[in-house]
Amino acid sequence: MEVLVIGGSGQIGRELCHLLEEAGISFMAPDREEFDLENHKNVSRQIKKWHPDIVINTAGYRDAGHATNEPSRCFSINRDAVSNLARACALQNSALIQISSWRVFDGKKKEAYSEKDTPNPESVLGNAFWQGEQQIHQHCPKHIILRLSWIISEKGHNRVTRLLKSFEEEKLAGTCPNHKGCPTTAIDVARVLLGITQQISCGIDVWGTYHYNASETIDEYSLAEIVLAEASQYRDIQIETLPVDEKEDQLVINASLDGTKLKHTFGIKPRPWRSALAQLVRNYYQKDEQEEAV
Ligand SMILES: NC(=O)C1=CN([C@@H]2O[C@H](COP(=O)(O)OP(=O)(O)OC[C@H]3O[C@@H](n4cnc5c(N)ncnc54)[C@H](OP(=O)(O)O)[C@@H]3O)[C@@H](O)[C@H]2O)C=CC1
Ligand SMILES: Cc1cn([C@H]2C[C@H](O)[C@@H](COP(=O)(O)OP(=O)(O)O[C@H]3O[C@@H](C)C(=O)[C@@H](O)[C@H]3O)O2)c(=O)[nH]c1=O
Repeated sequence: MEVLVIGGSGQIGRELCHLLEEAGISFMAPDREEFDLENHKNVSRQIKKWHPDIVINTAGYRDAGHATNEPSRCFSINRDAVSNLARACALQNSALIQISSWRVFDGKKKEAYSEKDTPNPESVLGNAFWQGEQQIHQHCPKHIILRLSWIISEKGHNRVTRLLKSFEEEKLAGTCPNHKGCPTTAIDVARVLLGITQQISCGIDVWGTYHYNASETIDEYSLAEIVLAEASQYRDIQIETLPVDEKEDQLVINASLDGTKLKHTFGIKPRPWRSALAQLVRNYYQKDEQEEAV
């Protein structure tokens, strides 16, 4: 089996490449210079060239704020490139595993979103993800779409590293008690992608859309408090209270996803995130110390 990973330098892609290597699965992970999703003609050329059994696309446009200022770039990567990818995979009879986001939903539901809920994206980014998903449905029957909530990792930009930096710089951004989600480590997502890949390679017919996030929902403000408590074990941080983003907090947003379908189909259970978060913060500071020692 040959796997092609797109976005191998990202938070999720990096961890996935490690796991594929450990599992002894043969894979290629061309960098953006070689496989630029914005170069639409190149997308099908690349799939032809590598002729993989499975393509895992962990690359994508990510920043919801920037997407409102440059929608065409966001749609170019998360919809049009994905459309080309889907067509190219279908032509080569490759399976496509595509990462998507809770942002296909409007975030107004009280409970976690299931795959049966109808998407109703409210942002440019959410729209691009949703339209990308539809392109996959239309053009590539052998597909898995994996929707995710909040990804965290010790390297890369995410909620936790942003908070840790803001503690260091004493420039605290407000967080929202009304925004809820499930912090999920990139390693955990890579584990899920590996599990899906292994089952696809056994020829099991499991195509469709799945949700995954870690097992506990938390709000942004409480997450910031936990990160502060963890960080305080390694640094002397003089912060008494964390600010609330009053403007953003007017809106209730639920980014949590129900992973029952994934569990029933693939036997992959959601993992808790609290101990992984503690480890992540520890590694973040140990990495700093190692760099200082060099
Ligand atoms: N992080 C999160 O909380 C969530 C993420 N997602 C989605 O999951 C996917 C992966 O997320 P994450 O690992 O956090 O993302 P990262 O931002 O860490 O990594 C993004 C990856 O995409 C690559 N990339 C970006 N643009 C292009 C392009 N035009 N052509 C080829 N490669 C490109 C980057 O390459 P380079 O290193 O060269 O920039 C990088 O490898 C993204 O699609 C994201 O939108 C979904 C839900 C939540
Ligand atoms: C990107 C970014 C966000 N923020 C703030 C805005 C917001 O209150 C909070 C979280 O922002 P985001 O949700 O955009 O960031 P982030 O969680 O890093 O990544 C996102 O990946 C995409 C694909 C999603 O689907 C999002 O749900 C989300 O998970 O952090 C910053 O302060 N600085 C930044 O650079």
